[in-house]
Amino acid sequence: MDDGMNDLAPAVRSILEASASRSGGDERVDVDPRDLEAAFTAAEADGRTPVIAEVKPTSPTTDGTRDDDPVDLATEMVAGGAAALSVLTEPEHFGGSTDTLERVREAVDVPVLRKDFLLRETQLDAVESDVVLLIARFLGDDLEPMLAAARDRGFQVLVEVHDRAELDRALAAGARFVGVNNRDLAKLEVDLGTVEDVAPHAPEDVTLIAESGVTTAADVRRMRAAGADALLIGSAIMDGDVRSNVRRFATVDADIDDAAVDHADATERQPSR
Ligand SMILES: O=C(O)c1ccccc1NCC(=O)[C@H](O)[C@H](O)COP(=O)(O)O
Repeated sequence: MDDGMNDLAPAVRSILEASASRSGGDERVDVDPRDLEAAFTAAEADGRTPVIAEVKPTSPTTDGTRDDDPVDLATEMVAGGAAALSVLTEPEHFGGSTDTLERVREAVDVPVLRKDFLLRETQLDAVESDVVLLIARFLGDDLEPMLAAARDRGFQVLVEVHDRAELDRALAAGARFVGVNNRDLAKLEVDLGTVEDVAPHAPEDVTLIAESGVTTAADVRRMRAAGADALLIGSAIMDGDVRSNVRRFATVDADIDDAAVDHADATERQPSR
């Protein structure tokens, strides 16, 4: 972990302490991944906004726990039009497990992201998934070797950032999928302006995913107009009927063209370097 850990919200410190003490897998995994970019392209071709729907039973900022079978939730999310799924594997604070991820991945045919707070290479071996999340803030100088270690195992990697400096580190490490998290992990406050601030600095050839805090169709349009290629949505999908919630978010694209034109000057992504 890097030195900026002192300003973190207590819940996030607790998540990281738990992760630091969690063991990894016994054997190195070798993943044959489902193509995340192709899943986004297929969704777009089908007129759907690319949505990564998150199976998130609970979290430090959620009241209560959703006890439905995660496999049922996952299949409903795909039926609603999710291009991909995210499954929490963090057990203590999010009610996730590697077993849940395995069962979900077996039950669906879309790419599945492993959502966790990985700090060490062996933790990559705890379970196979199509994509793993690496959080730039928590990995510090270990980001680049962790990204290489994940790719060596066959994973696609989503590198999560929250500001311009982290974006630059992610790009320097070679990230091709970048998630801009609207949730500030120091204060656990959500501000959709984060994607609007960071996205214009991402090269066009990077696939940009807006993470956290999306609750309405207007939020989806706002994130798309800011330059997000896809959205990762958890709480707002888990609250109620997950199939219709995903459908609501995945079918707003028909209306975004006007908004995109309005915001084009302010949000133009950079040509590839
Ligand atoms: O969601 C939380 O409460 C949380 C607390 C502390 C660290 C991370 C947290 N969330 C991780 C995530 O990245 C979100 O689950 C994901 O982006 C979806 O966010 P949302 O749509 O706002 O549920």
